Amino acid sequence: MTPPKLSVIDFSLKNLIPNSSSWNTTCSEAMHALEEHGVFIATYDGVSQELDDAIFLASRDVFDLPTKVKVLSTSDTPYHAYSGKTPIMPLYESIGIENATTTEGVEFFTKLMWPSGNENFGKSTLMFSKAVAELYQIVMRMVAKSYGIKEQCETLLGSSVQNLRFMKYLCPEEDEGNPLGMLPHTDISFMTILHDKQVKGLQIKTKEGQWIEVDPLPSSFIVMAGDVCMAWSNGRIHAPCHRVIMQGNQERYSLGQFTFIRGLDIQIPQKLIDEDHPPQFKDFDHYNYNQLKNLLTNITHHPTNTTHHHLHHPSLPPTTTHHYPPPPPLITTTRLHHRSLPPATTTLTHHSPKPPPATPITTYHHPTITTHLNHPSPPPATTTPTHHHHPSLPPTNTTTHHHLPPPLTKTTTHHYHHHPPPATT
Ligand SMILES: O=C(O)CCC(=O)C(=O)O
Ligand SMILES: [Fe+2]
Repeated sequence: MTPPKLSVIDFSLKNLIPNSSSWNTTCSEAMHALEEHGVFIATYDGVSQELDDAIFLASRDVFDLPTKVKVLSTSDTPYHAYSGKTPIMPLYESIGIENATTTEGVEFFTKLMWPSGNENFGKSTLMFSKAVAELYQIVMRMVAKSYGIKEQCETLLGSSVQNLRFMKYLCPEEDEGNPLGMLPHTDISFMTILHDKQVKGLQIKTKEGQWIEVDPLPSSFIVMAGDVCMAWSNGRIHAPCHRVIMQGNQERYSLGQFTFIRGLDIQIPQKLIDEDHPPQFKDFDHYNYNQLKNLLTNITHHPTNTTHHHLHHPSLPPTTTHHYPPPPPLITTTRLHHRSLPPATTTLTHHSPKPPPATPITTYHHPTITTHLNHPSPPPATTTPTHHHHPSLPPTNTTTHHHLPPPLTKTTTHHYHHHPPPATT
């Protein structure tokens, strides 16, 4: 089966006058891509070549700092701190700026890294982050138009916080050669926009389980829905699993702008709920670590994820289960198929504590998360997942990855039911 190509959609600003015919065409292409693949490539001219060069210089500048400086970038928010190389992902390193579209956010980070200042770094990151946020807003206004939920989208936009993350991947050692840059995962963001310095590596998994290699094009920005967007859209928008496999002998620099929703509960718009689309997710707070942990604990396995037509790189473990962010200690290996969930009022029985024998769970912890595993008051694990460290990953029999699950209200150890739809006022 030839894997499909990702849609490349023209987001040149001149074509995007709201409600013009080119805006409408772009809108339907983008929506189709988000619903089918959860991702598309936007060719976007909001970042000039000069700014593009400057932002990758800024990236080099920050990675060239001594580790003892980079580790100063800590965060109270899970998944936001500096992440150095780990045994699981030895090629990968990343560091991020919270609230990167604000002068305060950028200044705070810049001063932390360069107490005596770094004007160029500050200028280019702020400009880049704002330009990428504009692309996010354009996309969200298309989502708004398409679903008829303008007001809800504007509220979301008002509560959107942009975290800009610099990422660097080393080349694998010549002989040892494990090319794994980043484990397969879905993003915990609302939306992610990725941009790389035209070195291949990113791969996206289709709903059918095929891996698509993303060809880096100049001016291309990969717009990808995160788990939280999938939940918010009541499952209409797909959050794709993706990974990074290093090829060739060039280091890879990429940038990810991760949108989080702050100060507003994530709530499915009423328009996206009807008889045929009962609510699959209850309201939750994107920044509430415990709520997120619960969501991740009640893991959903998308039916397509349990089929295994993955084109694995030979040196990758053939079969694994990943969480990004890594889950809290699993209570059980709950297996609920969110697409086929019965209406919200129905009580579901999950298969735990007797999971199907053919799907053993192996959990990896993404490096950005390891710093957060000691987050205060993690719930005690009743069943601890098995953690394996590359390069000694044992083979397992299945490949499964986890999406943000339908936030089901746990009623008893073995029964879940959906939270009722939010009351209309
Ligand atoms: O480097 C990339 O292209 C992808 C990074 C990514 O998926 C992530 O940070 O969540
Ligand atoms: Fe990602």
